[in-house]
Amino acid sequence: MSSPVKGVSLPQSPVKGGTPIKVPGTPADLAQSKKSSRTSSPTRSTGEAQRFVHQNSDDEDYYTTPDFIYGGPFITVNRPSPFLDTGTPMNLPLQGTFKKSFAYFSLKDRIPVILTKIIDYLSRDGANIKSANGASEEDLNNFMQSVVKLKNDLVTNKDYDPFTLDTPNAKKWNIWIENQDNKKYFNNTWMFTECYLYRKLREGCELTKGLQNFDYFEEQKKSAFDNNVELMCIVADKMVNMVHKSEKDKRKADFVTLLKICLWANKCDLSLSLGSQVNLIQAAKDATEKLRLNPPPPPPPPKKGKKGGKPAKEAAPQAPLVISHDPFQMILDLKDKIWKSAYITPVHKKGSKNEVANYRPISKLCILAKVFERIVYDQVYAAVRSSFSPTQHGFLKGRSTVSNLILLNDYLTDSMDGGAQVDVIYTDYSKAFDRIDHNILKTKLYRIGICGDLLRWFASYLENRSQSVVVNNYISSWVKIPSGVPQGSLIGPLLFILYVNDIDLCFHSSNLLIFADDMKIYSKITSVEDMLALQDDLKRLDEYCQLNKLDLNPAKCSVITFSRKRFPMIHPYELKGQGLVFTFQNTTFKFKCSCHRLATLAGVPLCKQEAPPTEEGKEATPEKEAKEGKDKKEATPEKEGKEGKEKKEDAPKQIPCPAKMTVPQAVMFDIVCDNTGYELFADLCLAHFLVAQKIVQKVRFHVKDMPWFISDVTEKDFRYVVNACTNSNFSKEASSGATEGEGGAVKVIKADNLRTLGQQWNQYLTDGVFQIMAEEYWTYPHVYRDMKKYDPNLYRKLQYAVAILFKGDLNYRKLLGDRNCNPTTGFEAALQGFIPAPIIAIRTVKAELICGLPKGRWDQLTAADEKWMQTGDYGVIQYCPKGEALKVSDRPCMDYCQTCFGVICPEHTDI
Ligand SMILES: O=P(O)(O)OC[C@@]1(O)O[C@H](CO)[C@@H](O)[C@@H]1O
Ligand SMILES: [Mg+2]
Repeated sequence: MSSPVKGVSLPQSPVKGGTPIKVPGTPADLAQSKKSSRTSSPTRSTGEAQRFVHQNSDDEDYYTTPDFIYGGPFITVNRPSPFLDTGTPMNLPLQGTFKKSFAYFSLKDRIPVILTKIIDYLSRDGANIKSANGASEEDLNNFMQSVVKLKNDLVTNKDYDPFTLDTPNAKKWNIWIENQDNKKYFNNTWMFTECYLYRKLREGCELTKGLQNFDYFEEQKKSAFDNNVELMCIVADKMVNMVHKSEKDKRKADFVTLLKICLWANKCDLSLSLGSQVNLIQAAKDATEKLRLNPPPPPPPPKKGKKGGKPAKEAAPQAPLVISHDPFQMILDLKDKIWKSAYITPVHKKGSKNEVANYRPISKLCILAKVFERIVYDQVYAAVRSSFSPTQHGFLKGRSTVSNLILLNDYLTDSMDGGAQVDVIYTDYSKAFDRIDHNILKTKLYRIGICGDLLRWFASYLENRSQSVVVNNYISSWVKIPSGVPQGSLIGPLLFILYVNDIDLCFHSSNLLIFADDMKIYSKITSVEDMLALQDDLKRLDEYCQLNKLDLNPAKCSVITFSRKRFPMIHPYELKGQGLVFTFQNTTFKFKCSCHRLATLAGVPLCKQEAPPTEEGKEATPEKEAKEGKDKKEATPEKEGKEGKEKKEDAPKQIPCPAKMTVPQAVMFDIVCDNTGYELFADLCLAHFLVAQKIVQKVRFHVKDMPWFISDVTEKDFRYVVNACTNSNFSKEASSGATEGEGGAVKVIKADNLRTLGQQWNQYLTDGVFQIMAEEYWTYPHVYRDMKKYDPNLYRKLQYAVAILFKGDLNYRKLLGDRNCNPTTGFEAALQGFIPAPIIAIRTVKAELICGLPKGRWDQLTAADEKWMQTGDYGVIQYCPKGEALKVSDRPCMDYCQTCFGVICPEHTDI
């Protein structure tokens, strides 16, 4: 057994004969202890190697003089880490051994107070607790004793006790304890110890018969709700105007407002206040007053740049809120995810399967977006149909590959009947759809009469699109698409044919037939001049392509000469300076023909792989053509063979288990919740806004599976808050106007809109639009970068979200690995690879770690108040837009189907 740590004051044994006890650490005691124990800020400001020497005689047992390089690793000491009279050095975990850190103060003074309050509550309200839970006196005493022991073990810095429970969860904890290098409360990472304490607290109940479901923080959480109901009514009134379809600018303003509401709601954490109620209106006034009395110093004057160099950048403006990313961009990114994101299915065309260029990228778009496209499409199509070039046969009503071929067929037969030769140039573009230049397209749309709002709509349709490629079991990360129109959409093909609608102008002497992007340029050849004239047209086509940023691929363009003569005239046609492949009287000729009559006329054998009969007479619908079109266009035998095969493959397939699918079926936004009461209310408002504005379709709320850090939300708390909103009768007269209470008009604050919100949220819960998930990972001590290792299923579930919002300080600590990283480290780097999906973190600062600050800001704020990171008066909203590519593996999906789709997959019913 280790000896008590000197320098850590031991509180008196708290319980004497079960009578109510005096709680050490009353506000006055705390104020006293704050003064004595935290006099200087954490170690950050020098960059030199430092030597920490023993300064405090209390620390004799642990006297040592460890050397470590600033920002570098500790030199391992065999004895337990010494208590050092310093703040947390940079890059090290927050830990109770740094005596000037908030971690030390929390373990020494704050958490004992929290535990003492539980003991106090059990003594004071024992009778009620027993009857409400059907528990016995013995249950109560056993639990109380466990809390007393926990507190004593903490303040005497013992080793963690293993769990006595025999559940899988407790077993995991025991393995974790076993693997800790340092099992002492103060010597291990602060967050580990805190999580252990809250888990061990729970075990005290689990080991009883009657207190299995007892939540020792429930009363405090309910009071926390009541305390801020007035504020909820005010926010609910504002929400009324936020949930209806709104203009871009208003949506932006509303979104930012809601983010800020969510941020400052994180002040309602009862852990920082040691269980005392937090009234946010009062807290805001106090914080403002504090800032007024003790403002941060003015920013340093801009440094002069080097001689002749650029002037140094101006110091960043001061503000208690650091927003690392434009919030409106965040919302746009999210919204575009639903409307403008496509999962690309690469469809093999021909040639090597290892060659990316041999695949056609077909976009699978959101069904809502397609419905919307259909509405716009029908109207635009009707308005522009008279402008379509008669040479185009793709994607147009009444035209098809058949109408295209018939025209060529007639021309060929007429010409050949008259004894003439016909040269046909078949062209091929590289990535025609993907190269469409948006600016040129907009100009062309304008020229055909699309202007004003409609033109702006098309501009918006084109910009900010993103795509991700799904291949087998892999899904790539999202990339922005700077050009092109989506293949697989309705509007994309329409835009494409409008883009090339003026191509006819290139052809002065020859004829043209187009199907989508494939052209046949043909001419009757009776003389050399005819061939030269055709070549001139090809030259003009070349220039047109350059101007319009289209790329013809001469290697895939070819010439066919149709003639009955044994020795027809031959001309070396060129495109982009390259000679084209000429096909006549060679064996490949038969593969270019799908027409009996032509083959017969040309004296070649009939094509064996005849295409399946086309449904002549049936109108080609744009959707159908968009889907099948490109494969259907020039019916070459290779293609026809492939089509036949694809038709077979079209046979109804068994729908795979949704958990095995790579493409999520709904746009889900995840909130990893923190505190209940007003903070949860704010989260619900944000979620409601995102759903109502159709930015996302579902919101998954991740809550705790046990009472946690006093005010963290459990499923029970979640339902309590939603029902308490639904049933609230709050009403209060409040004076409005500059001088509160003096002469201002009297206004009644009522819960009408709050009740409506509550009803809607209950409905969302019933419909599965809001889902509550209580994964046990959130109450393990693991930092989030280790989630993949410890809970790959949860990591995978998170990967299906369009973004994950992590709320609060503890989540932030877990995101950053509870390490005191350099405050200017970027948010993405600080996440250390934990990017299951784009991550947003919203947190009021209540622990000494932060990232993403502009250079100099940390020093500036610390100069004004060295404890600024402990108060919750400052906040950050940070965003990492990256998300790891989703990979489907063999891991069991467990409740994935249910939580995401509300269906039970037959494959997983037995899990
Ligand atoms: O996660 P939350 O609710 O924002 O804050 C939890 C919290 O109060 O608990 C820890 C101290 O015990 C601090 O890191 C943090 O301030
Ligand atoms: Mg909390």
